[in-house]
Amino acid sequence: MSKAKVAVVMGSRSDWPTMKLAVELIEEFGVSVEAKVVSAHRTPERLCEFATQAKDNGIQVIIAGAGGAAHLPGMVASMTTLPVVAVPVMSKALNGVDSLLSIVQMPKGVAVATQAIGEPGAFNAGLMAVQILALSDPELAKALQAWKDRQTDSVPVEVE
Ligand SMILES: Nc1c(C(=O)O)ncn1[C@@H]1O[C@H](COP(=O)(O)O)[C@@H](O)[C@H]1O
Repeated sequence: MSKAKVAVVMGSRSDWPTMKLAVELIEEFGVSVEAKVVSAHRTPERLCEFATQAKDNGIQVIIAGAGGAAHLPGMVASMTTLPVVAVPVMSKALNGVDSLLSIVQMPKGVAVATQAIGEPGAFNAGLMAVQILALSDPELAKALQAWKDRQTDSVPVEVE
């Protein structure tokens, strides 16, 4: 596989069952993607290294997923000009509302594109990354349009 264009980072291995939906969607479009655990809380130096070097390493879009006190997406965004798409991972105690609120309320000047809580959010984060890349890749744009057309065709009109 060629050098990754999309990086998917997550606060813990326990986020992988959710975050793998983003990776699978991106791979479906033949886009190279890398996934790893990076935590603002538990591995702050790994976070700094990743976020400050991502652009030089050829990454074009970052997807960051975390649960609970989910500071990872915002901290990544604070250290790069790359677009950061965020996934609030479902938490046990507060059903992901904690993750959502701690990701979405960014201070003015540091932008994070927050998706829905849990698996739909992870899937859509992958889709958003492909949409961003498709802006400068006509072949990918064509594949994306075909994917959307197939989705539209698969929705039945009948209720039963
Ligand atoms: N929110 C963060 C960060 C962070 O934001 O840096 N690092 C880990 N975590 C989250 O802690 C939750 C529980 O992690 P464990 O399952 O490892 O205890 C995970 O959802 C992870 O994203």
